[in-house]
Amino acid sequence: MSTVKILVVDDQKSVLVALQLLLQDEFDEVITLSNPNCLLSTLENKAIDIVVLDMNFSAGVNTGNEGLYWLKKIMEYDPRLSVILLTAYGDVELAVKAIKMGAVDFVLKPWDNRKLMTTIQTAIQLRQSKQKIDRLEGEKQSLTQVLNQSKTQMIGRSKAMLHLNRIIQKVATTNVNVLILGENGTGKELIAREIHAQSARRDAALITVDMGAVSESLFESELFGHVKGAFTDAKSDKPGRFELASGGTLFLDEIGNLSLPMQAKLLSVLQTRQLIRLGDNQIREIDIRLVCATNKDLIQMVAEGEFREDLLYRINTIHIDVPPLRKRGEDIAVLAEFYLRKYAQKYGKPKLSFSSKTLDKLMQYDWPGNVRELQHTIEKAVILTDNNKLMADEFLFYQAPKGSGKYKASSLADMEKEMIALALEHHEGNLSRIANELGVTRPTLYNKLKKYDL
Ligand SMILES: Nc1ncnc2c1ncn2[C@@H]1O[C@H](COP(=O)(O)OP(=O)(O)OP(=O)(O)O)[C@@H](O)[C@H]1O
Repeated sequence: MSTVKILVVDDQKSVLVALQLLLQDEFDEVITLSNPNCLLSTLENKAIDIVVLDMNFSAGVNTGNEGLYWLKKIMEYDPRLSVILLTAYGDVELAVKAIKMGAVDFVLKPWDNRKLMTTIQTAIQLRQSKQKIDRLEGEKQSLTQVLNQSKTQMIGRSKAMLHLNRIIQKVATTNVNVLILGENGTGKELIAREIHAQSARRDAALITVDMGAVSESLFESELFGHVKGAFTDAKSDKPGRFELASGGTLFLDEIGNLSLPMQAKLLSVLQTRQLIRLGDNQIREIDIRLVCATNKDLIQMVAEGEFREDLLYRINTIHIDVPPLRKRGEDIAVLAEFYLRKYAQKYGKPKLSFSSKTLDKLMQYDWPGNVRELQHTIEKAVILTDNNKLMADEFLFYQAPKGSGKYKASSLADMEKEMIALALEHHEGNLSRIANELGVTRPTLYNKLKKYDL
C-alpha cells in the first residue's frame, strides 16, 4: 500500500481532535467524521484503508448497536476494509460480536496511545495481505484463462474418436476419478484437459504432475508441500500440487512409474482427502478431481506385484482407452490437414497442400509415435519444403511401415540429418537429385551438408 488513509468516526469532537493530532504525523491522510451518516460516501470518495469507529453515537445510548450497525454497513461495502472499534465500555460480549462481524480489533476509551498505534499497524498489515491475496487471485484467474485458451482442440472423426468425445462429455459433469490408458502420443493429456475444460471446475486450475519425472526424494514435498525449515532447501512455506489443484483438477501423468512406497503415500491422501505438508502438523482438506494416465498395463503390473490393487481401484472409477492412431485411419488425414494448416501459417507458407499420393502414404504408415509423431513429421516437412505441394517423397519414414519396430524419439535436427544421409546414400551423392527429392535448393542443401558435417 503506497499511502495509508485513515477515517476516524466519533460524535465527540474532543476524541476526533485528539486522534487527528496523534495519527497525522504517522499516516498519509487522517479524515475525521462526527456524523456516521456521511460514512459510506466518505469511503467511496476517499479510498479509505482503515476505519476507527466509535460504538455509540446517540447521546446517552451505550448499547453499541449503532457501532455494530455501521460496522455491518462497512463490511457490506468492502469486506477487505480494516475496522477498529472504540468504546468507553469494556463489554467483552460486544467485542466478540464485532469481531465475528469482521472488525479487526477493539480498543477501550480512554485509549493508550502506544497500544492504539500498534493496533492500527496490525490492521494496516492485514489490509495489505488481503490486497495481496486479491491481486494473486486475479493473476491466478488470468493465468487459468490463458491456459484454457491455448489448449489444442481435439481433432478426429473416426468412430473411436466420436465415442471418446461422448465419454468425455458424460464423465466431465461428474467428479469421479478417471484413468486414461493408451500408447505414447495418443492424446491422453489432451483428453485430461478436455475433461477439465468441460467440467464445473473449469474456472479453477488443472495441475499436471509427470510422475515419471518426480524423484522419490522430492515426491512428498512436490505433491504435499512443505513448511519453512522442513529440510535444508525449504526456505519458505510452499503448497504442494494437491493443494494447488484444490477446487480444480489434478492430472497425474505416467502413474505407472510410481514406486510402491510412493503409491502408498498417494493412496493415503486419496482415501482421506486430507494431507499434511512436510514438517507441518496442520491437517489440510483437499477438494480435487483426479485424472491419471499411463501407457503401462496396470492390471499386469498388479498381477506382478508392481502396482497396488487398492490404488488401481481408487483411481479408475471410469477408465478411458485411447486407441493408437494406426487403428483409427480416418483421423490420420484430418489430423494431417489440421497440422499442415497450423504449420503452413506458422512458417509463412499459406498455400501449402498435400498431393493425393502423400495423403495415401501418410495413411499407410503405422505411426508408432501416434499423433505426436504425425505432428512433428508435418512440421518438419513444412519447414523443409520449397514447393506449394507436399510430395510423397518428402516424407521418409525410418521404421518399416505397418506393425514393425518401436518408436524412437528424436529431434527435428536429428531427423533432418538422418533424412539427408539416407538420400546421399540412395542417390550416390548426386546433389541435384537429392536437392530435388528433398524439395530444397542446392545452396540450402550445401548449407545443411556443412551444418551436419556429412
Ligand atoms: N485428437 C487430437 N487432436 C489434435 N491434437 C492431438 C490429438 N491427440 C493428440 N494430439 C496432439 O499430440 C501431441 C501428444 O498428445 P498428448 O501429449 O496429449 O499425448 P499423451 O498420450 O499424453 O502422450 P504421452 O503418453 O507421451 O505423455 C500433443 O501435441 C497433442 O496436442
